[in-house]
Amino acid sequence: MKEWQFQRDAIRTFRFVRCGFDPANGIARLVYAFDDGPELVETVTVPGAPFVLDEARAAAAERALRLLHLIAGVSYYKAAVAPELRIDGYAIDAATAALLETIYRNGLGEFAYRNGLDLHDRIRFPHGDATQAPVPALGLRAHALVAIGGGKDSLVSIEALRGAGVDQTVTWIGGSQLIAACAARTGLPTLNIGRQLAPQLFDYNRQGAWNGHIPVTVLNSAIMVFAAVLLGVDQVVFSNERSASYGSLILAADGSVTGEVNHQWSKGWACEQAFGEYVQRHVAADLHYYSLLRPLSELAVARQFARTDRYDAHFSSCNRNFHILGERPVNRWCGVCPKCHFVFLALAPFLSKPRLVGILGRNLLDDPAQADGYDALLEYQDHKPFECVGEGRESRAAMAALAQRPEWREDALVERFVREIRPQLQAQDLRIEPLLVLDDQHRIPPRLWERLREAFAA
Ligand SMILES: CC(=O)N[C@H]1[C@@H](OP(=O)(O)OP(=O)(O)OC[C@H]2O[C@@H](n3ccc(=O)[nH]c3=O)[C@H](O)[C@@H]2O)O[C@H](CO)[C@@H](O)[C@@H]1O[C@H](C)C(=O)N[C@@H](C)C(=O)N[C@@H](CCC(=O)O)C(=O)O
Ligand SMILES: Nc1ncnc2c1ncn2[C@@H]1O[C@H](COP(=O)(O)OP(=O)(O)OP(=O)(O)O)[C@@H](O)[C@H]1O
Repeated sequence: MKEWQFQRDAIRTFRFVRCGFDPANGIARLVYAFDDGPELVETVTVPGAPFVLDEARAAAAERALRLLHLIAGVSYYKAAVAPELRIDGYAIDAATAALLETIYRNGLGEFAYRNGLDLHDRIRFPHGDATQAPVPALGLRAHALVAIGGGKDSLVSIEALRGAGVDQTVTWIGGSQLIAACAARTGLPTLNIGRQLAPQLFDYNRQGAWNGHIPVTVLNSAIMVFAAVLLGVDQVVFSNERSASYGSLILAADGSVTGEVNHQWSKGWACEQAFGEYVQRHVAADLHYYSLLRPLSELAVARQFARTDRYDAHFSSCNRNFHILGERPVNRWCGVCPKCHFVFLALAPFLSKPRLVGILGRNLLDDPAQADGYDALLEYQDHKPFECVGEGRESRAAMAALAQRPEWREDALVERFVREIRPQLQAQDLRIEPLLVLDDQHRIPPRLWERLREAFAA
């Protein structure tokens, strides 16, 4: 028989073949296929096996596993954007289909924009007519699995939870040594969940698969929800800030806005709300998924981060550290990507200059070669980069604050801002203080928020 070949444009169907979990070794297998091609098997390994689950928890684990199977399929679906989606092993209801359509359509927004694809009417999850009744509570114990990503945001959450006396396990997915070092530095219990993508994906990429960004935060969230059920804990905490809800405005040649594309859609409020509500209604009624930093802007997070130097020699927000394949920056910060640019700028108003330059190893604001990168952050002659960076108004306000500081104002890019960009802006739009005000749109448990609000406001 002729061997199956990946031919992107000839593929008709993307199949969710089956998923399974072995409680004896903690390995979940998520299986997919294109048409009648080979099975693509992704594995997720949760430490702590063997897992002994009572009937109610085993049923919840199966529901969480299916949710993960359906969400993690996005990595493979994108390779061919097949016209038809098929779920072979089980049926889903309309609420599940609606959640998945939201996640796939929005979470692949940047992917679609960059590849010139219109996925809106293409992504339809087949579902039955029956509506699932809300699921019961499992009697989960009060404990938080807190996601750690190696950058400043999750470290702010971890320290805030520590201050509020919340029991937590610092949890990450994948084999990053940088994240492992940050996690160790917290001195808290840790959990490292293994994840292996199906190896064929990399072959398909070489054979012309569609490629681009996927909604990785909601995928990591689904992995952690699954782990929380296995471990019997009642909270999954992420550190997605308010600014993540705002995308990049796409401009036409005449400068008019033609649309918005959010690289970090799955870090945004709409995704947190939809996913968190679904988990409570369809996985376990007492499992709370929330972002502790939702009320904060990036600048407010930066201000909190500045309060301790405990992680200065360990953390990095530079995403170039996190490639599965390929090179990583030698000293944790590449110094030339949008995240390095933004984090340097966002921390500058709140950290001493020697401390900040010591962390990144150089002064990015005194390097004229970085002007284009900073222009994009400022939304000056360009759109905000497709990266996890703050809003344009935050970058402009941070730059304006530095322009007032003797230690910064003569640096090349601050001086250029004063000369070339600031004259085109309104002074009242350049104040930092309004951007530090806490928002009240979040899913943080009310009693915890009462304890944290004051610390975050100061
Ligand atoms: C590290 C990174 O930024 N990767 C993005 C990059 O991928 P690249 O090819 O340069 O390297 P790899 O990450 O090693 O990926 C290899 C291929 O595998 C695909 N893939 C990877 C993980 C996965 O879960 N599913 C996959 O299909 C990937 O597409 C590659 O073909 O560029 C890609 C295309 O734009 C991005 O998709 C890669 O982003 C990773 C999925 C990733 O983990 N990125 C995070 C560092 C990230 O962007 N985090 C955001 C959160 C945004 C969100 O939730 O949407 C953040 O920093 O806040
Ligand atoms: N490998 C991972 N495993 C688990 N959670 C992760 C992983 N990578 C990122 N996250 C989580 O995803 C969310 C978004 O990641 P993001 O990179 O914005 O945060 P960060 O690394 O804490 O800070 P920074 O924005 O400075 O990079 C955070 O809650 C982070 O903890």
